[in-house]
Amino acid sequence: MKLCMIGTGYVGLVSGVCFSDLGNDVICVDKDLNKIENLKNGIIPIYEPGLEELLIKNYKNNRLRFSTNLKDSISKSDIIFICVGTPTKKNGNNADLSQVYNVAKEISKSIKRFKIIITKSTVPVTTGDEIEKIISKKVSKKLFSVVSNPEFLREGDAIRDFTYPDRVVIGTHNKKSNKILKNLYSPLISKGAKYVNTSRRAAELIKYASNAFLATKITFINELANLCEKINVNIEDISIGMGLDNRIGSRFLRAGPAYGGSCFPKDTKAITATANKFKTNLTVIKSVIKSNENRSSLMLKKVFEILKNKIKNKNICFLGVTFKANTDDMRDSSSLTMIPALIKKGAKINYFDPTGEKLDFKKFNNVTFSNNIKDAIKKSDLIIIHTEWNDFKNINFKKDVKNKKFSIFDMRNIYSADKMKDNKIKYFSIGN
Ligand SMILES: NC(=O)c1ccc[n+]([C@@H]2O[C@H](COP(=O)([O-])OP(=O)(O)OC[C@H]3O[C@@H](n4cnc5c(N)ncnc54)[C@H](O)[C@@H]3O)[C@@H](O)[C@H]2O)c1
Ligand SMILES: O=c1ccn([C@@H]2O[C@H](COP(=O)(O)OP(=O)(O)O[C@H]3O[C@H](CO)[C@@H](O)[C@H](O)[C@H]3O)[C@@H](O)[C@H]2O)c(=O)[nH]1
Repeated sequence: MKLCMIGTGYVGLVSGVCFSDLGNDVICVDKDLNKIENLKNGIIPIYEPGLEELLIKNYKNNRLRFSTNLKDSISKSDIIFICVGTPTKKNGNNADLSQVYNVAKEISKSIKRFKIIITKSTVPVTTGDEIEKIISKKVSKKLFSVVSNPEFLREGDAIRDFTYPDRVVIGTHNKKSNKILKNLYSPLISKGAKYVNTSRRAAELIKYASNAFLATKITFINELANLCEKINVNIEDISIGMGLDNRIGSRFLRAGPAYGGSCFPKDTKAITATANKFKTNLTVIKSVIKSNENRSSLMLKKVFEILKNKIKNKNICFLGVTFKANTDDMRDSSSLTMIPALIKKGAKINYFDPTGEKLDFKKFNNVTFSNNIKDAIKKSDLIIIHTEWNDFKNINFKKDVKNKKFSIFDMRNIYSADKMKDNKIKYFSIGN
């Protein structure tokens, strides 16, 4: 099939590369000229393990192309995937759909033969109806079909998640589109992915419901971790004991700092905004949002306790600043809340992240970046393990930290508290 991915963010790029690897002809389009020029030279804008090799392979064999010409790319393609951003609006919780609707208007100018138009972007229920309205102002309904096909990949595991998804959700009652899309996804279905055909609105909601549920699961375990700290119980035991019940499942039960990333915070807000629009109150999700927003303050309170409220001039090292490991994405990372708050209290922050220095912190005088772990930790009073990179799992703290009175706050529980105790290191973790 000839596919066009509009938007080369995480979703457009990863799905474009993976679809081309499955044997389709793919054009990835973006309005960002610089991004497209870089992509043509094999320079990818995101850190995603395995993506560069797969991109270069498929670019060389001409199955994958990059373009800034939306009109031309649409007219050459059979299936058009809208993969642009749907961030939270500046005021309130609603998703900002301007990028999606702009693209829909552009698409409506270039349809001369039948096209399937897919929203892969995460969009609120009824967005597909709006897109259909926009396009039908210029094009006969016989010439297009608007389908919802949400994407469930995780950053850092994106290629595996795309290639071996648990399910492929196709929201359409159009038989022709359903048949074509089932065929497009048949290589993934033959590897075990379940094919779920629903109404367009149901598919739109499945995406938000899934993210909100996962965010709830994390928030649930994070709150239980707070209780564990008071009653001398280890949260890891609770996660294992609960997770072994197949009805619950062990994944997304790792306690840690506030969840972040480009999806959970914005999507939990957007689903509550949709519910408000339809006069429904999603109280569980609203309290998840609130609990997660409070979590960074709770983490800071722990830092203050560890340092006995003497924060001024303390050297605090952050190991990892991204919202999770195996990504360079800083969107809604809890470090963006914690680091400025600690500077305000007079701390000196030094950080190391395997994906390099971050623009977000350049504006602060008291934040420095070290380009290796040893340099980052050597002068620390407190080391905060903020992100669970493998690189942080075997550090010889006793040898490499020159200040002998240092403490560690392991927000990801990657070390054994008992071993730290044996080594006489002041070690604090989550829910322990
Ligand atoms: N990031 C993820 O892991 C993930 C996973 C699943 C779903 N999603 C959803 O997918 C969507 C995209 O997310 P992302 O993180 O990939 O987005 P992003 O914001 O990082 O990238 C969007 C891209 O679209 C481009 N764009 C915007 N308007 C355009 C236009 N008119 N023509 C051409 N290009 C245009 C931008 O230049 C940008 O490169 C969002 O709705 C998100 O919620 C994201
Ligand atoms: O047990 C866990 C699992 C995750 N997290 C945190 O939750 C956030 C999100 O993590 P993850 O879900 O792995 O990353 P994303 O790449 O944001 O992926 C989510 O958001 C995507 C965009 O919608 C969806 O496609 C994915 O299915 C969904 O998992 C991060 O801050 C993690 O540290 C925890 O604290 N504990």
